[in-house]
Amino acid sequence: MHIVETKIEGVVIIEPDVYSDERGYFFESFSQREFEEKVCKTVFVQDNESLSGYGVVRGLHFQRPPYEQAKLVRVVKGKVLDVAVDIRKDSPTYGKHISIELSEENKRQIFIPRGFAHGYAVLAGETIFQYKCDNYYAPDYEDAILWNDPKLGIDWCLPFEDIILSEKDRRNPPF
Ligand SMILES: Cc1cn([C@H]2C[C@H](O)[C@@H](COP(=O)(O)OP(=O)(O)O[C@H]3O[C@@H](C)C(=O)[C@@H](O)[C@H]3O)O2)c(=O)[nH]c1=O
Repeated sequence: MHIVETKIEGVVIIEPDVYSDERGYFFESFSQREFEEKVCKTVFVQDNESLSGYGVVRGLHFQRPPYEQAKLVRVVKGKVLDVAVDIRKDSPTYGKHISIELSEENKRQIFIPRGFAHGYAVLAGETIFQYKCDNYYAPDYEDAILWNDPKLGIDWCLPFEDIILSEKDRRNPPF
């Protein structure tokens, strides 16, 4: 697997080695050993999967301490624009975000450390999204930021009229 650093410290893109032949393809979607060697020591304790249709935007979500979550994210089917906003108060990139296209074609993954708000926009129909978390779901510690707060300046790469949000995400507070 190949690691690509990003402009935000701690956020990395992972490109797996994909072996294709006449049967299809094979790749290691996660190796604890390689992840620890090339990215950082992290113990993932929960795997999540969601299905969404074109136009769905989920986010921007995070959990407050002591239930912050690092996430290792990938798309099994379809395509998303994945967004991570740095909310580490002492970070030189506080308030800045990174956005990257993850798809069944490019098979890229993104590792988002603790201290980020996370969201994604679904750019294709029937998209299956999977992610590993290094801390358990803690509903009492859930928090969120309004997806389209102008202060964040995120281009979600979707026409406004196509965007589908949960009732909850429509009411998130600004940054
Ligand atoms: C996140 C989560 C939700 N749930 C339940 C609660 C609720 O009834 C249902 C749907 O939850 P939500 O509407 O919060 O799902 P969703 O909007 O997909 O939330 C996710 O969004 C992305 C962007 C993230 O980064 C994740 O951490 C998570 O916050 O699933 C769990 O049981 N475990 C979990 O870990």
